[in-house]
Amino acid sequence: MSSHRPTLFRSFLEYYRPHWALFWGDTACAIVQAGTELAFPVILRGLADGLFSDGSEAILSNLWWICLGLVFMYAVRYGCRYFVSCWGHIMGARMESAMRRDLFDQYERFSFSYFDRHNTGDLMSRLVSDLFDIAEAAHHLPEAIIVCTIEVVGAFVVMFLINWQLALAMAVVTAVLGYWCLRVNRRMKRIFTENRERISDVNSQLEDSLGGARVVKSFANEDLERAKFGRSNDAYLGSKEAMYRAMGSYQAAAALLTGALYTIIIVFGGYLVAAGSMTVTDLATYALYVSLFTTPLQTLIDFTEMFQKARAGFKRFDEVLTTKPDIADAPHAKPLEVTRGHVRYSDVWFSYGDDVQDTHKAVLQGFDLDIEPGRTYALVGPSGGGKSTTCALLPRFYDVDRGSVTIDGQDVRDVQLGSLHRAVGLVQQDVYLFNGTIADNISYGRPDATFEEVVEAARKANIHDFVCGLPDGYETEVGERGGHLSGGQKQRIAIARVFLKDPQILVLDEATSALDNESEHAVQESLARLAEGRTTLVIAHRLSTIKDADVIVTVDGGRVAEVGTHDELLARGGTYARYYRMQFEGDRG
Ligand SMILES: Nc1ncnc2c1ncn2[C@@H]1O[C@H](COP(=O)(O)OP(=O)(O)OP(=O)(O)O)[C@@H](O)[C@H]1O
Repeated sequence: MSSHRPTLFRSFLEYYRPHWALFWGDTACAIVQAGTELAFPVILRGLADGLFSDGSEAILSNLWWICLGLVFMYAVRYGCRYFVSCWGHIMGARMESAMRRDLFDQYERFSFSYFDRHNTGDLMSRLVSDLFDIAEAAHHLPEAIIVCTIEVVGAFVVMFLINWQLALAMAVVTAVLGYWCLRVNRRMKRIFTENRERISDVNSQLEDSLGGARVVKSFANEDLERAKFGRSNDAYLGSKEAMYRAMGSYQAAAALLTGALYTIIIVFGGYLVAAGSMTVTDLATYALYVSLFTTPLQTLIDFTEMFQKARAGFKRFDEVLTTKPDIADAPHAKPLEVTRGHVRYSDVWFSYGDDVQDTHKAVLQGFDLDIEPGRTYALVGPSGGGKSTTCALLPRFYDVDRGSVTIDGQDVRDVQLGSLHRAVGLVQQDVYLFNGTIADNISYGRPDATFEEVVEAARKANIHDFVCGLPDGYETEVGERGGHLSGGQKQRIAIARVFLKDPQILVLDEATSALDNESEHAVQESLARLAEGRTTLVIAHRLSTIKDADVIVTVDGGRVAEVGTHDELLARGGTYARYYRMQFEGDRG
């Protein structure tokens, strides 16, 4: 824990680097401001002393100078105040924005397995609410520490010079309460971290309940969701209450400090004046300095809360940033060069999660397959047999545990990920459309495509006529996740996207499974056109859709069980033949 702290602090400091001019400008202005605050009671004291010793004439003759001095001091203070509150805040906001950008960049670097392990709500929480307090802390903390320290030390020195006995008594009380504050502060650190985790749970729960609203409604499970949300909301409330209890003790201690210091001034100071070891003017000046002493002290105490909140958020931010992406370009990775589109799985072993050592639990157990260029290979077999996993290893969404996957002789782990992803096109059962228009969604396949190219891709995907029939045509909004469109329409937009991307290798993972017969026919036609001339891997449960594939591969228990054409496999009378007969009879029945 303690070894982590300097790293956390150093990585926080790194964000000041691009703003050093603003940082020092802000700090300098804050120091000047503090200096003018400190000088004010001294000026008043000088005036009062002058008034009592030299009489009002001396004051009147210097009034212009006094007035000019005060105006100058206030003008400087105004300028500094403006700089601190405007540019200081802007610097904080820029740092927060840079952190948010870095976090998002890091999310984009992570592989599928990271997202398998982390909840979207938690990731969003780190991106949005965790960084919320950072901007304020980044701007105010250094300034507060420098200025308040100057003010507290400065005020104490002046008080010490006026009367050292009184100053010493105050120092003892401050030290005792300061120690107590430090102890509460340690408790606050834990409470604020806990608070961040609870709000993240609320976000995760919200993401689940709202994202799955259709499922919730269809199962009439609103009460269940309410109860689940209620639990995380109550836990959050509990952590907030604990936070306010700690903050309450903290604030009360600060108020107690101020009260204790004033009591000392009145009682002990009154005694010293009565005893003749202090003048009334000194006591009055002293009283002014006490507020100069306690106000920054109170500010430092308030900022400790702010620091702990920001620290809790930054710690969670830093946790993500220091996580190494498990799938990244190898140091000397070269761009993938697809010459023919020859794909080869050689003795591939693969497990999700931490089961790598346990080969019996492996999802793929020595999967071996040679996929000839330009041909269509269909993977069939029992559910959970490892078909989708096989396909996910090709674009390196996960890395194999043993063996290799190669494209034209190049191991997918040795090539640049960007080039690999450009070469492999994917159409899945769950189509994800982004908020925006149909044109936006198609051109997602190649953002620099012209409108004519988008239309051409839509034509090939059998969706152009449908789009033209819409009042806004290609400018029609698809709604959240394509909610305004049918399953078949969404699927054809996804296919148009891949047409535009024009990859040499294609993976169709149950692309038509969720469609009715009529939509399936239209989608099937466009898929067949898409597959022309490309090496294609198809997964389909309805065997009628793949019986014309060049090669059919039966996958069972993470291994290749049979390989052949539809007729060959039927004639062999094995797993495929049994499957086919079952479906054929099921369809007739
Ligand atoms: N992201 C994941 N994390 C952990 N385990 C997974 C993950 N995805 C799949 N699995 C497991 O891996 C095994 C193979 O799953 P896979 O989806 O590859 O099979 P499949 O043959 O495509 O099945 P289906 O035909 O039902 O889609 C299953 O036991 C499944 O539970």
